[in-house]
Amino acid sequence: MDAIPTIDIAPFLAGDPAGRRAVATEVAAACREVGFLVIAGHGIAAETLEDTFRRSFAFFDQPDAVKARWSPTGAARQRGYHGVATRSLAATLGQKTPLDLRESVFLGPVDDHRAHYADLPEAATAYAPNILPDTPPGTAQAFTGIYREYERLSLDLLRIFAVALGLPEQHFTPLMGRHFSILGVHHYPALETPPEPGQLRAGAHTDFGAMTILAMTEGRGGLEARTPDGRWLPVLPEPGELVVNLGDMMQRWTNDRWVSTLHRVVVPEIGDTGSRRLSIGYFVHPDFDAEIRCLPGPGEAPVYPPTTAGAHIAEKIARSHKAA
Ligand SMILES: O=C(O)CCC(=O)C(=O)O
Ligand SMILES: [Fe+2]
Repeated sequence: MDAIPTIDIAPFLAGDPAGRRAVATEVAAACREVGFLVIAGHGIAAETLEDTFRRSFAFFDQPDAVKARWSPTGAARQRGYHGVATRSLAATLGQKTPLDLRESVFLGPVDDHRAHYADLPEAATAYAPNILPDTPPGTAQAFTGIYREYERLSLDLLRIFAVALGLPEQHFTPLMGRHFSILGVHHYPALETPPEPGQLRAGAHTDFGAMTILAMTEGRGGLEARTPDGRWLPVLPEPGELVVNLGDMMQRWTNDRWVSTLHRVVVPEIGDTGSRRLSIGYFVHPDFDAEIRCLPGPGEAPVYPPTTAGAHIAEKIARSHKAA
């Protein structure tokens, strides 16, 4: 693996049979070998991404006291605003590292599924109400708008994944009606003072869910993915393109046929004013009670027992707390 492949998925979305086969074949190879791909032709307008970046910068440019108004107070942590150096992604893998040099806003599902899961107390934080920042005005709309765009794209990508795995195209679709996917809007400010030893913008980690969709601006000090032979490869989408990477849930689901790859966001030079950066990620988590049963390849035995999307994510979060 020497580069992250770029795949235009438009021929699949257009429905032409030869195009569909070609896209599914390329996606299958990338998911097996790299676990990371860059996609074009995904149907989210470049102007929409640009507008969301502009509004995100405007949100993070506000004084800390204003942003702190949108901090979570309840049990659900993946909601609202979190300041710079308050969390560590590497802690999710048991690493004791300094806190990540980024600030974030998290959104959960825009649709309200609380009534459906009323009898399942362990689902409560997954479906907790959102904290939608609305300073400057229009921020909430921009964040829910991009959530909806990603939501549509994630369903399209799961159809491509199903075909790539040799399954019926709609295999994953019925498991997504009450998904609890998380949007993370992350701002990586330029560095003014030296980081602590080992401190990164985002420590090395794998993502938890089925897949992650990422939009990013072009600041220096960016995303890197680790190759099987231990090198760190920069992930550099062109403007308008998106990055897609697999999470641990998809590796488990595919019986380890597809890989959830370690990645990190490195620190730029101190004082490099061109290093301010945004990324907007969407972490795909199917319905809380969706069964995640291994899909072994021909002749393979299942490596893991069946679980549910909710139990899988809860276990990952519990492990990250044990490590912290
Ligand atoms: O900012 C990025 O490019 C990636 C961030 C990331 O890997 C994450 O939030 O899980
Ligand atoms: Fe990640």
